[in-house]
Amino acid sequence: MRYFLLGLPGSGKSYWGKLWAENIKVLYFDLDEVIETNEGFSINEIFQNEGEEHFRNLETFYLNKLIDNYEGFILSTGGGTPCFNNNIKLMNEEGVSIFLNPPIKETAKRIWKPNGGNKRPMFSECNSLNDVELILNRLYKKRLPFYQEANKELNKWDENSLKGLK
Ligand SMILES: Nc1ncnc2c1ncn2[C@@H]1O[C@H](COP(=O)(O)OP(=O)(O)O)[C@@H](O)[C@H]1O
Ligand SMILES: O=C(O)C1=C[C@@H](OP(=O)(O)O)[C@@H](O)[C@H](O)C1
Ligand SMILES: [Mg+2]
Repeated sequence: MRYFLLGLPGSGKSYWGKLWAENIKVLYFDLDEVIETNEGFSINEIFQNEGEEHFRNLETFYLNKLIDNYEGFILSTGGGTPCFNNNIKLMNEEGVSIFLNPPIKETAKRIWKPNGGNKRPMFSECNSLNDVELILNRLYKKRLPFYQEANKELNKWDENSLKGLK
């Protein structure tokens, strides 16, 4: 089975994806890492040098490539992956998509880094925790219709949550 983890930046897709993959013994990929490794640039560099549209095309390209090459894995997608190029439809056809939906206040605290230390391009202009929360709320409103197309939604979870879904 292919599992696709969806949700806002900071919702825990990368953190939990890795842990769950070890737990149920399947391959693990993080779409951002796949892009960085194959392209030889960081996500930030790709956004800065080539722009968001190019990054979205890379996301779709590597998503398709992983699906073509592997029958079973957990994939932590990027926060925007399901919202572009009909990627949500593809993921729902090719596996199980799971929306990680923790409270935004928690998510904001996790990704807030002072002194411009935030590696996520969507938050590079943030000067306070409040700025992060504002952007997350804006993204949530825009992206919820896509996230809600996921096959499953988790509001609370732990190490064993994916075992229950198998
Ligand atoms: N349930 C959790 N409790 C505490 N910290 C968490 C939890 N989930 C994720 N984190 C931490 O929050 C940060 C963002 O999580 P991450 O998995 O990178 O989010 P995403 O990939 O969805 O953007 C990471 O530093 C991660 O270790
Ligand atoms: O929400 C987004 O548009 C993005 C989220 C990031 O991934 P995470 O959700 O893992 O932070 C990464 O793909 C890129 O910075 C764009
Ligand atoms: Mg991530």
